[in-house]
Order: sequence, then C-alpha cells, then structure tokens
Amino acid sequence: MLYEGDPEHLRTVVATPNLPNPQINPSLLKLKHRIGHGLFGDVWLATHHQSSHDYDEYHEVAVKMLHPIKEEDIPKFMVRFEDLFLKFRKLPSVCWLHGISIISGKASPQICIIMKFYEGSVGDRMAKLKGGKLSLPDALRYGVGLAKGIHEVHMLGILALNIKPTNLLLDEHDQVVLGDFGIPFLLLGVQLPDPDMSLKLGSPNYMAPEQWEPEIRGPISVETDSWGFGCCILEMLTGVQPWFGKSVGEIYNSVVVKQEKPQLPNGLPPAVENVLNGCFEYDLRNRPLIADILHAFESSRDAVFNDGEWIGLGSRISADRTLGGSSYSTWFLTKDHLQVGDTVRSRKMPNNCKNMAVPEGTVVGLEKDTDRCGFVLVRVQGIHNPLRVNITTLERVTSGLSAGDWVHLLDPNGNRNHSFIGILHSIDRDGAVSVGFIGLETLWKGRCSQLQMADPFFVGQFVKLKANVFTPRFPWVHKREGIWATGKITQILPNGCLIVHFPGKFVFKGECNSYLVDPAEVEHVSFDTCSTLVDKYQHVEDHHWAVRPLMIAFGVLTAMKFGFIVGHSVGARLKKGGGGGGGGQGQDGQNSGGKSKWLPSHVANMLAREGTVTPVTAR
Ligand SMILES: Nc1ncnc2c1ncn2[C@@H]1O[C@H](COP(=O)(O)OP(=O)(O)OP(=O)(O)O)[C@@H](O)[C@H]1O
Repeated sequence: MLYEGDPEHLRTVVATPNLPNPQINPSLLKLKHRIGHGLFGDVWLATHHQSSHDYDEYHEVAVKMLHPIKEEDIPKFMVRFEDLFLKFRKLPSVCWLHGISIISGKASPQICIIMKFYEGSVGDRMAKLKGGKLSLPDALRYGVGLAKGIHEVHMLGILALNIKPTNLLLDEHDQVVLGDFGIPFLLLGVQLPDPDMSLKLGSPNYMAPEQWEPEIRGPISVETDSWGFGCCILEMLTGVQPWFGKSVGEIYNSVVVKQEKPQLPNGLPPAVENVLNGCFEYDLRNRPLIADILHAFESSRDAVFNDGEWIGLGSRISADRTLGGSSYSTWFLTKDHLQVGDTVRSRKMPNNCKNMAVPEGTVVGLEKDTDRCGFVLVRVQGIHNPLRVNITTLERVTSGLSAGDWVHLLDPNGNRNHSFIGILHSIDRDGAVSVGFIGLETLWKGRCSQLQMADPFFVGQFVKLKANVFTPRFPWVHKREGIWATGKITQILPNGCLIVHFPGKFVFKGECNSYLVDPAEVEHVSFDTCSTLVDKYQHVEDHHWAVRPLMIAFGVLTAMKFGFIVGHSVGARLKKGGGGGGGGQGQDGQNSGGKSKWLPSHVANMLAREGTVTPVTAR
C-alpha cells in the first residue's frame, strides 16, 4: 500500500519517526530475468514481497547485483550505504531506493541494491530514434534533469562518476533520474576482483582524464562529473558515443596521454557550447561546476527554437578555453565568490612566478555580485580611494593562503603514503581547506593550520631529484652512473604531480619522454644556482641531447687544429722556411666561426660567457 512506486508518497512516509530499515531479507526477493550487464554488475527485474498484519504485496523492482567484493569489505560498503539511504530517498532526481540485500553468490556473498523499476532510460530512447540522437530541445531538457541529479548527489558529498545515457533512467513524467547514484564512489577503497583498476571508477568512454588514475593524475572531484555530463550531452546530440570504436587502451591514450577532447557539434546555443567546451578541459579546475552547467542549460532550454534548430540571435560567447592548459579558464577564475570584507590580492598566473603589482587589500564593495566577470571595490593601504578591480584578476587570501597555492602538509606522524607537497584547491573563510596530493584519489580535507606555504613550481623550470631521494615514487632518468638527469617541467597536474621531459635525453621516434614526478622529491635547478663550472656545464647539457656530441666534435676539431698548427710550425722550423702559415690561420678562423653555428644560440652564449668550452672538450 505504501511502497507502490510512489516516491512522493514515500518521501512523506520516511519523514516519520518509524524509519524504514534499508536491509531487505534476500528471501523476499525473487529474481525474474536479467535486464542488463554492466561494468559494476548485473541488473535484474525482480519482485519484492512485502507483508505485514494488514497487507501482503509483491512489487516489481530492479536489482543491481554488484560484482563480488572481498567479504571483509562488505560491512564497510553497507555502513556507507545505510548512512546515505534516507538522504538518497529525499533526492527527486535520483532513482528511488527500496533497500539493500546480501545474497550468497557462487563464490562469495554479493551486494544487491534494490531500486524502483523504471520503464526505460535515455539510452533506450535514443536507440529507438532515427540516427540514435535526440533533438536539441530534448537534449537540453534531459541535460537540465541530469545536472539537477548530479547536483543533488554532490550536495551529499558524493560524486556520481558513472554518468552515461543508459544510467539516466526516465520516470513516468519523462524526467531524468540518476540510475547510478555514485556506486563507484561508494566502492572507493574496496577491493574488486577485476585487476584492471582503471575500470572501477566509471565507464571508459565517459571518463575524465583524472578518473583513470586518480592517485596519480587526480584527484577526482565534483568537476570530474562535469566531463561525464559533457560526454552524455554529446552522445544525445550526435547519437555517437564519445571515442566510439576505440578500445579501452586507445581511449586512455587519447584522453589521458594525448589530452584530446571530444568534438562538439555545430549550431549549439552559445551558452551551451561554452559550457560544454569547459567540460572537456584537461585540468579539472578549469571546468565549470554543475551549478554553472545547470544555469547555461536552463537559460538555453527556454530560448527560441524552430523545429529543434537553435535560432537565437545575439553575439556568440567566445569559447572559454585555455591554451595548452597553460592558463586559467573563466570557470576557474570565478569559482570563489568574493564578499565584502574579504582580503584579496592580485592573482598569480600559473606559469609566472612574478606576482602582479596590486598588493593586498580588502573588498569594500561588490559592483555586480552575480555576474561572472563583475567588478569589486578594493581598499588598498596608502591609496585614498578604493580601486575598481575585475574579480577574475583577484584571489581571496585566508590565513595567508589562496586557492592554487603550493602547500606543504605539516604532519608530525609522517606515516602516509601520499606526497606532502600539493596544490590548494579551496580554502573556506573558516579555515577549512581541500588539497590535491599525489597518492590520494580524492581531495584531502583539513584545516589551514595543518599547512604551510611551499615553494611553487612552474612550467619551464628545470628540476632534479633531491640528494636524499634514492628511490623516487615514479621512475626517473639516469644520465650516467650515479647521476640523475635534470628534467624540464612541461605540465603541472591538479594534485601537484609534475610532468617532466628530459631534453638532454636522446629519444628514438615513438619513445616516450614524459615522466611523472612527485614535487616533494625534486628541487629547482637553474644556471645561476649551479655552483661550479662542471655543474653549469651539466645544466647546459640537460638543455638538449645534442650538446654533448657537439662538444666532443668541437673538442676533436680543436685538438686536430692544434695538432695541425704544431705539426706545421715544427715542420716549418725544420725546413727553416715557410709561407703557408698565414693562409692556414685564415682557413681555421673561418672554420671555427662556422662551427659555432651548430650550437643553439643560448647554449653557445652561455658557454662563451662561462668559458666552459675548454674544460669540456678536454673530457
Ligand atoms: N532501476 C532500473 N529500472 C529499470 N532499468 C534499469 C534500472 N537500473 C538499470 N536499468 C537498466 O539496466 C541496464 C543495465 O544497467 P547497468 O547499470 O548494469 O548497466 P550499464 O548501465 O550498461 O553499466 P554500469 O554497470 O556501468 O552502470 C541498462 O539498460 C539500464 O538502463
């Protein structure tokens, strides 16, 4: 009577003190047939028998039977689920949960999540349409529903992760409900039988770069779901799955290694195009939040359409993309909403160690507090009138720290397997912080008193392993016996992981010259800080693999020239005559001038400045 597929009715029921127990006795479930088989288990159509002294009912339900997990991990999962069960039931855009059950599988017990049975999914609907794609108005409408569902899940501190059209179920009002409410997230830290760990956090075609190796390229965060959202909308609009036809390895290569993005179709409303472009930023911090996406989709859904075609007028919003991941997107710059009284300073650019000239000040007025690119009034000591400053050029400072700063974890115990240097992702006004560290799948949460500012790293800097690091976290290049090579930072991931190239290493075609580096294990090297001539030369050698062979060739030629001159003058003296010396000198002078052209000019200049040529050629 109460549980007949009527979530609205149930929402009022669960609010009563007589709270339902999420655990369902497996003997009350009768599996009828399998509806589908997914990466996280099978879904069955089943009946759930419910009875009490005044009713006796059978309800049609969907049972998601998860793959077996280690028996000792079952209680861990159950505690997480039971903690969230009632909260999930209050979410209108998340599938209605009947409960959870543990049935004895062939080898080990299996967790079954019992859900309301829905008639179909967005994926099913697309499969029935010509070309397998939805009209733009439908895609926008489902997009709004999906964004709401993801937002609701985020409000509970959970990530959806497994977002794809078959997991977007449709209720009787054709509204989207999330069929997977974050099962991969609830499984974090639980051991799966599948040795391919990359599969456990989502479905490959829809996975964000950091989702493949969250401990290395992570953390996974709310913006990870923005990527999955973008993939779903793309599939709805084109009828083609992102990376269709590629193997799992090829998708990994495209998304993670080559840092490719799926192609967007033409003709989208500008706000939608802009937000979808942002969803496919490699650095998750540059992606829009689900609230931004919802705003763009809601505003475009209500715009003018003609036979499903966008006929909106007005200027196109310029694509808000970062160039080569080297700068911040507007999504990044406007994530923090400034308030009157906040301490602010000019924002540091990601690849520039120089802070901008505007010093620390206090926000005394908001000109347009709802506009993404609004202005604030900042009072700066020593300047009479407040300055009017664009919010995207400012960063909020709390306890001396701002989002984006490099931080060092002060951990007296020190027994951790994650790096102790990372990047601050957010700092609340009350001092609560979240930090990305290598070795952690999700953001580390703590207090700002546990952190200290660390020296920043920048793209383009040269780094080498610290002297006390003998077994680095990731493989590193050896130059010669006992000497570690120096590498150049080419990218910095959101957890502070450095991607380093070794320009001094000769690389065969197709060989990878990209290495991951823990920032806690390296130090910055520059020409100015190399103390000895030999160090300076070695630093020059690390700029390009050709330096050493050129130096050797140069040395050999110098030696030959020297031998030739000596031989010539000795011969001349023996002959007590001569005449060819002047001509020979002229020829040599010309040759040496020509040889200097072989060296890259900055390397040649450095060598000339430091006089390193002679000792090197002798080696
Ligand atoms: N509560 C439900 N009611 C009706 N159909 C459902 C329900 N939950 C899932 N399904 C359907 O069952 C099928 C299999 O779902 P399942 O989630 O196992 O597979 P998947 O979506 O392909 O993969 P994954 O395991 O990664 O989620 C899908 O077509 C899905 O739409």
